[in-house]
Amino acid sequence: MKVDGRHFRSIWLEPDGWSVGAIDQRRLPHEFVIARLETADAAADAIRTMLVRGAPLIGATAAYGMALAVRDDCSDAGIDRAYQLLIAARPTAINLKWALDKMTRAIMPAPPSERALIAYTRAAEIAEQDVAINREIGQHGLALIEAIAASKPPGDAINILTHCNAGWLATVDWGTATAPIYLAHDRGLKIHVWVDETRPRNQGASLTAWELGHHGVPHTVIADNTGGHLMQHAMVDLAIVGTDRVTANGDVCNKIGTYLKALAAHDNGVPFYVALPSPTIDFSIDDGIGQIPIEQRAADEVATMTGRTADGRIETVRVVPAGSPVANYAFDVTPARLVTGLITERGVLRPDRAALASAFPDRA
Ligand SMILES: CSC[C@H]1O[C@H](OP(=O)(O)O)[C@H](O)[C@@H]1O
Repeated sequence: MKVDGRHFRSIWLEPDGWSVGAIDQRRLPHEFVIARLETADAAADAIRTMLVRGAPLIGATAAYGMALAVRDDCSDAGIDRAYQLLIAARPTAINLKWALDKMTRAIMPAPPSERALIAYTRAAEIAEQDVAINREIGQHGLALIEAIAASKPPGDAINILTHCNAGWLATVDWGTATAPIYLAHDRGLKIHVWVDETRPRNQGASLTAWELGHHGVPHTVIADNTGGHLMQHAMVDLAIVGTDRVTANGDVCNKIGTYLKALAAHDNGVPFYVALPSPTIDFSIDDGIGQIPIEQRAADEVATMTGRTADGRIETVRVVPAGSPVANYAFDVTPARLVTGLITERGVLRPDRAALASAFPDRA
C-alpha cells in the first residue's frame, strides 16, 4: 500500500538479494521505522516481539527466515534447527507452520548446493501468493459491500466494524479484512470504518487507523466495548475481521475480544464476516475452543501503554497498580455458529466442513 506517496509492502527482499526488510510495526503510528533481518534468529525475534505480526505476515516472515537460515547453513541439521526456532516464535497463527512446512518440502529433497536459491525462490512465491490471495479476498468481500450499499438509501455510508489489524500490515499487502474496504473505497463507495482500538496492544488504534488514514478511508477509532452499543443503534452494517486460525468446521480464532463482538453482532442481526486466506485453515482440527493454542503474552502489554507526549517524546507509562497480577490472553475463539461467512480467495463460504472441503479439496 502507499505511505506518503511511496508504495510499501510489510516485508520484502532487499536489493542485496539476501537480507529482508520489514516495517517495524511496534513503532507505528508515531514512527515509521524499517528493520533489516539478516538471520533466522532475527526473523524469529521479529515474529516473537511483534515487529511483524498478523497471521499471513508471520508465515511470510518465517519463510524468509528459513531462507536466511539456509543461506548460513544448508545442512539437514541446520534446516531442522531453523524450523524448530521459527515454529516456536508464536503458537496460534497456523500460517507459521503452513509456511515452514511448504519451505522444507521444497528445500529438503534438493542437493545442499541448490537449497539457498530454492529457499529464496519459494519464500518470494509465498509472499507473492499472499498478495494475490488478498486481492481475491478483496473482490469477494467487495461484492458483499456492494450488496449492502444497494440496500441503503443513496448517499448513506456503509458502516463496517473491524477488530484488531487485519490490514495490509498483517499480510504482505492489501490485508484480509481491509482488502474489501480498500477496493470499495477506491470504487467510490461511501465507506466508514469503526476501528476497535483492540487492547492491549492497540493494533486497531495504532495500525488499522494509521493504514486507513494513509489511504483516505473515513474511520472512527472506538473503545473495544463500544461495538455492541453501535450495533443496538443500527450504526453497524457489517463486521469484517481477520483470523489466525480457522478449524475444518469454521470455528474462528482471532484477536481477544472478537468472540464478544460476534455475540453482539448475533444478538443484533449484524452480518459477521471473517476474511482469511486458505493457509489460515487448519483442516486437522474441528474444535476451536478445545484445540487451538491460545497465546498468553507478557503482563506489561496490559499493564503499560506507550504513546507520544505533547512535546513529541515516545514514553511508556504504567496503567495498572504494581501489585496487581495481570492475565494477557492474546486470542479467543468464535464458534462457527456466530459467523455469517468466511471471505476466502475462492469465494464467501459457509463456516462449515462441507463448504471448506469443497472449496479447498487439495487441503481438506
Ligand atoms: C490477517 S491476520 C490478522 C490477525 O492477526 C492479529 O494477531 P496479532 O496482531 O497478535 O498477530 C489479529 O488476530 C488479526 O485479526
